[in-house]
Amino acid sequence: SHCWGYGPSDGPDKWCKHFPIANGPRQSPINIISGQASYDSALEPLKLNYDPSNSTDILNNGHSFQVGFVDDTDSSTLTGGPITGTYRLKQFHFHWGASDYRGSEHSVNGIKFPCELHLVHWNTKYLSFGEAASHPDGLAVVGVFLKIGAANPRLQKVLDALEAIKSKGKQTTFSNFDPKTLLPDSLDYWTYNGSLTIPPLLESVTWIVLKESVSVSITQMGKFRSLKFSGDGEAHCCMQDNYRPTQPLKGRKVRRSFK
Ligand SMILES: COc1ccc2c(ccc[n+]2C(=O)c2ccc(S(N)(=O)=O)cc2)c1
Ligand SMILES: [Zn+2]
Repeated sequence: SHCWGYGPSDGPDKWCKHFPIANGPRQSPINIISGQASYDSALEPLKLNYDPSNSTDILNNGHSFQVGFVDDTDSSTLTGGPITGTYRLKQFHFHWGASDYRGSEHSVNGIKFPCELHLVHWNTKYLSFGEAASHPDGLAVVGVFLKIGAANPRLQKVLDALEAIKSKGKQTTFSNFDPKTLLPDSLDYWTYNGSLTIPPLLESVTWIVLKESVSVSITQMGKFRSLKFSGDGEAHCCMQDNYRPTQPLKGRKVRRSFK
């Protein structure tokens, strides 16, 4: 696949060369202006039912790291919220910055967070993630902001596993992890129609961004930044600032599930 990244020569401003949809009508991420998000009483509560035994591996894919899940049955699903039907969890991953003042993909009233978690789900009306990713209602991603504060014990198992996947292409087993433990107490959310935030930038994502953040300490942020974009034997390139800047709303409405 086309090589793309987050650097000056292959970063988000260059993606449109190979992926013209980068300038499309429903691109992500966006800046969420809370005062302009309209409350929709028809929005249902989010229902996240995850089976920890479905987690399989943790992988440095050269642009982030992701924890993969077995998705051949409805054992780890997202239902309710703004979506209809059942979406299966495929993986979760993060985006983060080189400093604590940037790193999240979405922002709220112009405020960026140091890190953002994405839980990626695909609509089971399609046969696979790859198939679902090419349909406007194919994917649903839950976004969670991480805010600098006390060390988050729920993150520790993930961060400890990073030792084994420092460079691009490294993968190791990662079992019995319940991603529900990474979520905040409140599941209040904003929702809008958007896209993948990495190439191929497909406009197939119903975004569900939680209003409440979870904590991450400065030391824990250092663990994220100790990963490498580069593979073994390549010039060391720290994995940081792996976020896409916010994109134009182009008339889209952002709804909120809370008063
Ligand atoms: C065919 O195999 C795959 C598998 C996964 C692919 C992918 C292409 C793009 C993104 N992914 C993702 O998993 C992916 C990456 C990022 C995001 S994001 N940042 O949540 O929009 C969502 C989904 C292709
Ligand atoms: Zn993401």
